[in-house]
Amino acid sequence: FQTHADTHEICLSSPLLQHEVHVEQPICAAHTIQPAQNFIQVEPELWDENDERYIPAKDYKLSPPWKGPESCFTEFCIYSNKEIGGSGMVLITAARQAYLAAKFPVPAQSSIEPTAYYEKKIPGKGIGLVANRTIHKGEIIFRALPAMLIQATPHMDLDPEVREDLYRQAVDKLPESTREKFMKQMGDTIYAKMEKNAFRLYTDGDKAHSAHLASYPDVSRFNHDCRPNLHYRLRNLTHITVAVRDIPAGEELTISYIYGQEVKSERQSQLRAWGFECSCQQCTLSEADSAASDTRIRLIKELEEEIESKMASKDRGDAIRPEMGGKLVELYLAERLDTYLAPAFTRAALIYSMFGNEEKAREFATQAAEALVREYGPDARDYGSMKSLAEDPKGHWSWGIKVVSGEGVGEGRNRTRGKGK
Ligand SMILES: C[S@@+](CC[C@H](N)C(=O)[O-])C[C@H]1O[C@@H](n2cnc3c(N)ncnc32)[C@H](O)[C@@H]1O
Repeated sequence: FQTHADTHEICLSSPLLQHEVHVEQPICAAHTIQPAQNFIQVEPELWDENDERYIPAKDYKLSPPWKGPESCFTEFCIYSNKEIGGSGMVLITAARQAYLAAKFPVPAQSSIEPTAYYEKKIPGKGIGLVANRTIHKGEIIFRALPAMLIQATPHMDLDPEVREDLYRQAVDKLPESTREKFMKQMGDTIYAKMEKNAFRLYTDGDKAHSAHLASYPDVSRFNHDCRPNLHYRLRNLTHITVAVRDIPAGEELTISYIYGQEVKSERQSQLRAWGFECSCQQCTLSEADSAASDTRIRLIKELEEEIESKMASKDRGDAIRPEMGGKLVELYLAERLDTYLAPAFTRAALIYSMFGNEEKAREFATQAAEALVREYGPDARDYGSMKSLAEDPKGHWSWGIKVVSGEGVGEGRNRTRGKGK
C-alpha cells in the first residue's frame, strides 16, 4: 500500500532552492550594480530536444496583459505581467518555459487576513512573522504566486554583472508595492535575495531544464524551525502554507528549510549551508533528550522500512503485526513531526483495518484524511480511500485481509492472503 507520500516525496523533503542548487558561493558583500547595459537583442530561440519538432520562440505567444520577450540575453528573456494575482509577476526564462508558466492557474484566494500576523525582529534570526490571533490547525496562511521566476540555468551560468543587470531590469517591471516587498527580502543583491529566499519548482513536469527559482516575498519572511508549525507545498506556481497545529497569538510562524526527519547532526550540517546555526527548540534539547530524539528518528526509519518490505514481500505482509501501525504514529507524535503525519496515519489506519480493528482503523483513517488535506490538499491521492475507511471500515478493501476465518471479523471478509494461516 503505497501512500501518496511515497510517490510524492518531493513534497515532504523538497528543501528550499538554495540548498539544492548551491553551485556558486553566495555573494556576501554588496555587489556593485552597473547601469543597465544594452543587451544584444537576439531573436529568442529555444531548441528543446524533448520537443518533437522545433518551435521558434516567436511561436510561443503570450496573451496580454503578459508582455515580452524583452531584454533577451541569449535565449533568456524577461516576460512580465503587472496584473496577475493582483501583485504582478516577472519571468526570466526561455520562450517555451514562459509560455508554459503563463498558462498555470492563478489561485482564487490569496491568503489569510493580513492582520492575522505581524512582522517582528526575532533575536538571532532577522525578521520573522508572528501570529496575531490563534491560527487554527488547517488554516491556509498564504496561497502565493511568485513575484519573480528565474530559470536555474541563467541563474547559475550568467556572468554576475550581466545577471544582476538583467535581474534589476526584471524587478523594475513589477508593480511598485511588489517591487518594494521584493527588495525588502534578505540579501544584498537581487541574486543573493534569490539565493536566500527562493524555492525550486519545475514548469514542465520534472524535466531538468525546466527548473526555476521562484521568489515569494511574503513567504520569504518565514524563519526556519526543525519542528515548524506550518507545512508548505508547491502546486503549479502556487506556494501554499498551512498551519499543522493550533498556533497561539504571539508564537512565531515557521517552516522547515530542510527535510526534518533527520538526526540532529545531519539537520545542523544541512542548515550550516544556509549560513546559520540552528537554535530551535528541537536543536537545543538537553543531551539526553537529543539522544532520545535521534533514537526515535532512527526507529521511525527502521519501522517504515520493515513495514514496506513486509508489505512488498511475496506473502503480502504476513509478518506485519497490528501494533506496528500504533507504534509508528506514537513515534511521529513523540517527535512532534506534525508536518509529516499523513503517511504515518495512513499506514496505521490500513494496518489496523487489515487486522479488523474497527475502532483504531476509524480513528487513524480520520486523522489520516485530515493530515492528507493539510499536507497535499483536497486532491491528495489517498484522501478518498481514508475517508471511506473512516466512514465504513467494513466496506474498505483492506478490511480483515489479515484475519484468519473464524476470528470474528465480518462474514465473507475474512480473507487471508499468502501461506500459513
Ligand atoms: C528566508 S529568510 C527568512 C526571513 C529573514 N529572517 C528576514 O529577515 O527576511 C532566511 C534567512 O533568515 C535567517 N534565519 C532563518 N531561520 C533562522 C533560524 N532558525 N536561526 C537563525 N537564522 C535564521 C537566516 O539568515 C536565513 O538565511
